[in-house]
Amino acid sequence: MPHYGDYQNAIYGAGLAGVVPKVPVDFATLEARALAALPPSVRDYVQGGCGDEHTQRTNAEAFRHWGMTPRMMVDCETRDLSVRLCGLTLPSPVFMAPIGVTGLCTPDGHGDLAAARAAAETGVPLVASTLSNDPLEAVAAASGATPALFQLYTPKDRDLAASLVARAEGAGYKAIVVTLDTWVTGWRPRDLNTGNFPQLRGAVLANYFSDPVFRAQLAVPPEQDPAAAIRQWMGVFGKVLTWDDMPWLRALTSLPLILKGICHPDDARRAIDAGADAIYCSNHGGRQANGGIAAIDLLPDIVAAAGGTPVLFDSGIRSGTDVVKALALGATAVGIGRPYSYGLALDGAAGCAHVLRCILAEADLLMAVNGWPTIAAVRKAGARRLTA
Ligand SMILES: Cc1cc2nc3c(=O)[nH]c(=O)nc-3n(C[C@H](O)[C@H](O)[C@H](O)COP(=O)(O)O)c2cc1C
Ligand SMILES: O=C(O)C(=O)c1ccccc1
Repeated sequence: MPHYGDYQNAIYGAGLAGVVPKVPVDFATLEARALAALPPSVRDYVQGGCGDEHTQRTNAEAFRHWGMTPRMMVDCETRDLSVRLCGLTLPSPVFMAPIGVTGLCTPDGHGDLAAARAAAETGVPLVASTLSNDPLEAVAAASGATPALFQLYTPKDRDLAASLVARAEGAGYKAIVVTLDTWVTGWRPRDLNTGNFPQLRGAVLANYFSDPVFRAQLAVPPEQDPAAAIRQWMGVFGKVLTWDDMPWLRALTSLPLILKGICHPDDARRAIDAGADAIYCSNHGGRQANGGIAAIDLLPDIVAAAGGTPVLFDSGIRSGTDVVKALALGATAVGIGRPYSYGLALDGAAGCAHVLRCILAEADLLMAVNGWPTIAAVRKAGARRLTA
């Protein structure tokens, strides 16, 4: 069983030898350093959100109105952070949320491979984005023994969707995560004001560019005319999914199907009735709809509606403490988003692994101090809503 809290000792030990961490251990310092290191257009793309970014800010701030109470005299010398999810036994409840064009975060353009290497090193699964800069087969291979999940942005073209899913199955992904909230991008003033669309301009959308169905739609291969390939991609991206598409989606794969972007309990119930194996409660980190409710405040009702079906959660997780709070409120597994891309920006795969290890160490130590030796104990203890 991994002892995640030992990472603290490793950092102290290095400190005694005069070595300070290359990448900060807390989110505020990490973000400030990463933003200073990234090119401005990439900074706005990664850090930015929708409208005046109120939903994005409240996602993180809302964790503060949930509180947890420690219990004493419990043997917590060893902790078991493992969870079961869709037939997998994971060493911890933490995973990396899908981040498109992650290659922008590393100077070599292969941020997806770097994130996958961090997954291999830490055992933290990567949910690989459809819009990766590296082909999904290479991302799966770089994940090593750590299971990888594939996030599907459903293209309008059903054959293309089927091809992407078949490739993901062939590459050994363990589940398909269908993102429901981004068939069109939300109103993102930072990108609009600067005319910066690093995610589109010159991007290598490796999964499309390497796909036989997509390539057959092009007059010349993407290698010869990447701009034309991007134009074609913009034309096929973003199928508007409705509940009528669920039988088709369900029939696309025999892998577990997870629906990402569920915010309403009725949608959670409907997804489960329609055959989803798990629900993924997320508001896309406030990048899609502004004027919403902090995702962590939506979670308890989603968990209640899911009635025992696993609930993945992301949006606003900045620390190990946030991870534990989300588990206490009923999440089965908790997704890290922006923080790991900042780790990639500062030190590639090693920086990403460091960010994940810090989050896991903080979560593990909090469980130790609070008297919760297992995730089941965290859930049983719960968190209390404080008055605002
Ligand atoms: C730069 C960036 C790109 C993203 N790309 C994707 C994507 O390709 N697919 C997807 O389902 N979600 C995508 N997301 C949303 C994340 O999976 C996750 O829901 C979000 O980052 C959670 O918010 P947080 O990072 O503030 O915690 C992206 C988020 C960011 C920050
Ligand atoms: O930016 C995002 O959040 C996202 O999901 C996306 C959408 C289109 C292209 C790249 C990323």
